[in-house]
Amino acid sequence: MPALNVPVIDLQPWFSGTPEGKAAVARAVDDACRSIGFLVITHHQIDAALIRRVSDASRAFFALPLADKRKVDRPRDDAVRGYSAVGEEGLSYSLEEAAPGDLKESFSIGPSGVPDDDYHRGPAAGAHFEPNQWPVGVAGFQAAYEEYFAAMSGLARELMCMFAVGLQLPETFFDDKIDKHISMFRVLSYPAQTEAPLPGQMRAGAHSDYGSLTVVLPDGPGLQVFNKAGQWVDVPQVADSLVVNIADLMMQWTNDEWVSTLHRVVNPPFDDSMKNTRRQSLVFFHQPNYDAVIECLPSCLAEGAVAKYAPVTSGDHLTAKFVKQTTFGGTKAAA
Ligand SMILES: O=C(O)CCC(=O)C(=O)O
Ligand SMILES: [Fe+2]
Repeated sequence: MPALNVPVIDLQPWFSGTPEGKAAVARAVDDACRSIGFLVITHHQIDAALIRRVSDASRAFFALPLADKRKVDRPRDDAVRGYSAVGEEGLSYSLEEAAPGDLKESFSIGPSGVPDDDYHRGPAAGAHFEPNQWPVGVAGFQAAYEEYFAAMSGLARELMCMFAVGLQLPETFFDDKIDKHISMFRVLSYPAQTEAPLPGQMRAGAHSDYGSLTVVLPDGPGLQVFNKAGQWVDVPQVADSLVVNIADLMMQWTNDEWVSTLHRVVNPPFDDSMKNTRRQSLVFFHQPNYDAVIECLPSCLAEGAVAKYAPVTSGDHLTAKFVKQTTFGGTKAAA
């Protein structure tokens, strides 16, 4: 019977470094990725002061007048850099369902400080290393965002090492596929709701994420996961934890052995002013190097089984998701 709730996994034994401790964490992570595709991690080693700085800078940014936020509006559909206003995105568009726009606004960045070489600036790089946009007038914003992006890159690398061990691969198997990753860091602001949502409208509609893994830091309730029994279950709220989920590319890499699970962010109760409050989440979408080839991992092909997917690069996989979303949704693409 697969797990029907999101497990909480303490990463301390992994970081302590004993072979038994690391193996036990990798087993628990593998189990979670197979059964529900989500896990809550504790002792993740992300500095609490850094989390506070990013959270505070984000609160200050989203409190600016709309006209100021619009000065760093996302430039184009294929360049996820900058601000996106309430209702401009509907995550469920990626599932080919028409639904009203999500009740959230966001600010996104990609990698910064990358070398000025052909790999990063040449035609093959497309928009993956497009420069970031930075708001003016919010003290410490850029530094906090860049440091958090770097911290998340380090954590994602550790998680990919746990994934490798859990999948019976050498611990460093993924290293050369993620050393120039094209991840995105996005802060989401879900305003307190002053009008009742439209039918079917949510803070974030049901969707799965695109890349290898996502690390989420929510500041309140609302995130729900669709489990294998067909129930929506709340992600547990645990102090000083982070939520990790695997995403579509990882599911494809494992030949569907691991699951990229539908999730959503539900509305607060409209008529309870104590609970109808603003919500903010820090979300890091990890995506391997644009030229990393995603083809069925050797340990995921059982004797006599066939790979379900043709090999594809990480960059093409991501671009295909954006195309699908903009074509169907007729809106700015989302995560
Ligand atoms: O805000 C959250 O808790 C999750 C948001 C999410 O799932 C996404 O942006 O992909
Ligand atoms: Fe998501």
